[in-house]
Amino acid sequence: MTFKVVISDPLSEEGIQPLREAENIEIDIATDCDETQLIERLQDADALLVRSQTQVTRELIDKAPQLKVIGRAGVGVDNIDLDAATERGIIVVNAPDGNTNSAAEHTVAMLMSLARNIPQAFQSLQAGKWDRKTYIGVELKHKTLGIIGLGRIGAEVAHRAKGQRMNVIAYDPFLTAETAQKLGVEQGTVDEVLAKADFITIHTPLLDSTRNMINADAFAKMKDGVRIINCARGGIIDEDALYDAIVEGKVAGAALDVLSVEPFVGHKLLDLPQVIATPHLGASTVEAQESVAIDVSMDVIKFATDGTVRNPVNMPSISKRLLDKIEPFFVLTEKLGAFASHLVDGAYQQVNVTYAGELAEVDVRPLTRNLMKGLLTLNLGNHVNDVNSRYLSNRIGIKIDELKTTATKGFTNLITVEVVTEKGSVKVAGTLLNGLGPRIVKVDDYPVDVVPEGHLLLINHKDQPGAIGRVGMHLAAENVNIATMQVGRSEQGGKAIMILTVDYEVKPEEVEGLEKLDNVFEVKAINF
Ligand SMILES: NC(=O)C1=CN([C@@H]2O[C@H](COP(=O)(O)OP(=O)(O)OC[C@H]3O[C@@H](n4cnc5c(N)ncnc54)[C@H](O)[C@@H]3O)[C@@H](O)[C@H]2O)C=CC1
Ligand SMILES: O=C(O)C(=O)COP(=O)(O)O
Repeated sequence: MTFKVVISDPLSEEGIQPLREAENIEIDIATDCDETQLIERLQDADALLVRSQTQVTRELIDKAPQLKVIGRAGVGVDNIDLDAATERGIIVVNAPDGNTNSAAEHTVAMLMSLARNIPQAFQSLQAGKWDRKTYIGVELKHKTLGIIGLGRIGAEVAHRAKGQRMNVIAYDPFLTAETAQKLGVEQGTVDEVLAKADFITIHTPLLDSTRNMINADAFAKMKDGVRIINCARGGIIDEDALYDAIVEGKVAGAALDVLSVEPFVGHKLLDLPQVIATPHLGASTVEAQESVAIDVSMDVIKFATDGTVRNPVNMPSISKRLLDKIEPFFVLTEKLGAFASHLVDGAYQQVNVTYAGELAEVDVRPLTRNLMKGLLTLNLGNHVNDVNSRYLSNRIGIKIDELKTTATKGFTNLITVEVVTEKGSVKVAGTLLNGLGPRIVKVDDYPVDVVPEGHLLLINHKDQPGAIGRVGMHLAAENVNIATMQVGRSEQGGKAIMILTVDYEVKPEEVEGLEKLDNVFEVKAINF
């Protein structure tokens, strides 16, 4: 089957070459489409690749029925409705590293242009003036650069500012004293950065917590004559407040690559002589564009090939080291979840997953997401996947607990899922046998040894002579062939369990027939 990739923003031709060369991938370049035309092109699309222009709204996502992956050839994903994508189980990937250098270099270019009024001076020259007075600048040497957001780009800007012999003070909630020391920057609070800096540059994502963070209050805390650079996202600076601060003389100048609404032609800030601006060019270099397009293309190919990605945005990424350890268990967790889903009655309230043995040492969250996928699919259908299983669980109100223990009860690894519903609870344990694959080894208190494959019948009955025979006779009469059979009991003459593997899916009426047999309490048909 062909995997269709729609590209709705201009991507580097060299960068998408891997997609062009990949087998079974078809590319549809839809860069000149309006929203209605794009929706049409998305009808049979498996993937959508964008930069910052295309607004990937909930509506667009809802109207793309086959969409499985959205690739952002760049960093910021504020143009993508991540909640809508997650709810649909669509994985969003980005290219976080490919444009770091270009964005940092652009920031430095803006910093220097701002300090020396280069764009304004050139404009005046073009207007036929030789004006050497108006455009007197300021030096960077020994000035303080305040950096808000010391992630990938912020850190690169810090390195370059040190090269200009600037002092750097930075605030980032994740900045440790050790990293600050390594980078040679002073660590400060936001207020300290605002108060000490001669130049302030922003490098945070646009989030609810950063929207308008540079507002009138923040300007009031800054030095008189401060200069501001924003090559991150429009919306982080309150544009009206910036306008006022410039007009009032508080802010000496601003260099903006981004504004809250783009394209921003005709914006009132552009009328101010203290403002210089570029049309969102931070990542626009040949090198960055090739790099980010290659990164998302490779992730789309990986997704189309094995369903995994390297740079997920709407679920935690898994390091290669972790993946090597947990990958073999995915087949077990999904089957454990599916197995348990057939046994429980009533609405799920709580799911406790216990990881024992070698798994107690690692991050098991990806396994739990996968187990929840198995558990929810029976009732929610196969749109449940590892991306949305946590979201769907939260929405339903299922509380999930992960526990770890070194007590393995003789297994090298053991995963036990307990599902608590309003009507009771069920517990299923499974292990991965080296070379033999997954096994269910316990159902409630009954030790069993079941390969979770094909068609299973799980029969709760009373441990009485004849019960097994009656089940066998009944199935024979219905022409259902038994391939394997397991029997477990808690005590002699007490409650017992039979797990049969049969050759074909058992029909509901056949299940009902079995339930009418003497000493048979409950029968569940499980199909893998
Ligand atoms: N103008 C352009 O063309 C480009 C813009 N960008 C934008 O630059 C920004 C930074 O990108 P990266 O450095 O790659 O991201 P990053 O994720 O490496 O760094 C962002 C940093 O901001 C910090 N942060 C979050 N909230 C904060 C807050 N309230 N105060 C201070 N720090 C906070 C985070 O802890 C993180 O360290 C993003 O908004 C991205 O979209 C990125 C590339 C090109
Ligand atoms: O990567 C980012 O966050 C950017 O802002 C770059 O945007 P662009 O891909 O150039 O539209």
